[in-house]
Amino acid sequence: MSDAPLLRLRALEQVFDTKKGPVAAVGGVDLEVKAGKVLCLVGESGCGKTTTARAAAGITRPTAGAVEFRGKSLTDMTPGEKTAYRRAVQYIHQDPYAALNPTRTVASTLTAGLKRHGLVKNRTEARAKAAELLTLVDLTPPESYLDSYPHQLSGGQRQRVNVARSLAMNPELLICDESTSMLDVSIRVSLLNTLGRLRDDLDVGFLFITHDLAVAKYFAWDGEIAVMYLGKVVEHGPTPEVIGNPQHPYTKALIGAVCEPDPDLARANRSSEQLRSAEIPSLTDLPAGCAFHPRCPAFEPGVCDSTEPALEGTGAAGGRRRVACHIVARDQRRESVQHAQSRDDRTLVLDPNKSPGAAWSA
Ligand SMILES: Nc1ncnc2c1ncn2[C@@H]1O[C@H](COP(=O)(O)OP(=O)(O)OP(=O)(O)O)[C@@H](O)[C@H]1O
Repeated sequence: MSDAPLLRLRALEQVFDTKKGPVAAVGGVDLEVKAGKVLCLVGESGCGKTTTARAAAGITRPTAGAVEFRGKSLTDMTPGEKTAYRRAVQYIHQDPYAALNPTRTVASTLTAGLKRHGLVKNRTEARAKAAELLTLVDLTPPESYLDSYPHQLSGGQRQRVNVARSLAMNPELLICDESTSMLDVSIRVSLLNTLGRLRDDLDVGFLFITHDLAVAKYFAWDGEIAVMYLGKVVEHGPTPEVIGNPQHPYTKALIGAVCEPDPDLARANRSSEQLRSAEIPSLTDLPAGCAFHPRCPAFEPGVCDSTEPALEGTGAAGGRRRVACHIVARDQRRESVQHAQSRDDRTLVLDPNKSPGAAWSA
């Protein structure tokens, strides 16, 4: 079996033609989701999360770059492979009500796909499978829900039905686009717990989109976070590292904006990363150099506004930590030079073949 990741986005670009000019909603994104793992895509509204998710789900065709599933590009798939991909990758929308047909009962919604794909033989089997799916998403006893219509369910219950419908296809990857954001906090946590159980028990991978870092931290603690800003990934790495030791000034600002119950920590977060501007530049008129520079507290003229920083490995977290910032890259280069120099000094002092005097004079 190939060891290719479940999903790979290679230099993904999506440009929309609008009256105001081309909108580069996604400007070259490289990301991977491994089987049974979580990748959380976070960032402010309009940074390109949904556009990335829709391309990953095969709903839209990217302008450039590739979406690969198990090592195969969507554009190279045979019709049969495309059908298998559509079953293996399920997209769960933000709005649980809009995603359900109001004229269908829960049982009918859950069994439509099963019947279409010939996965059940008859009505009895379909209903039993629907009940099983409802149990998987904690809608129990299932008999209480099978004959309900969407308007008879709460927002949280509707979203669970959406998740159950996607599970009917035995997916390998769930793409959740702000799937919990319209729910009340307690219901959101409960649904996140259910999704976490599916991840652990069924080995389902997740591309999890959220603007809420607290949700990302909760759901993707064992996974990875990619922070997007104006169509690009600016920081990426294991969740505990990104949250606990953010490197990019934008990530620091996002973390500083999360409600912190400890007043001292909250003050420290606020004072350390004051943005120079609250205004997000337009995608039709992106600033030169680093797109974050007009807002960045670490901005340096002539450095940040000249060339675009690449998303570079920092060497941390076994090479899985990447940051796109000139200042971070420069500081790291300086640090490694200092580190190498202090190592040389130690070698000089401790060289067993030289007397201390010879070593010092070397
Ligand atoms: N079909 C489209 N035509 C033109 N512009 C679009 C289209 N779809 C998205 N955009 C623009 O692309 C940018 C990224 O949108 P996208 O919905 O991907 O962002 P997002 O991070 O998911 O934000 P939100 O959380 O608000 O949905 C936005 O500026 C949006 O206005």
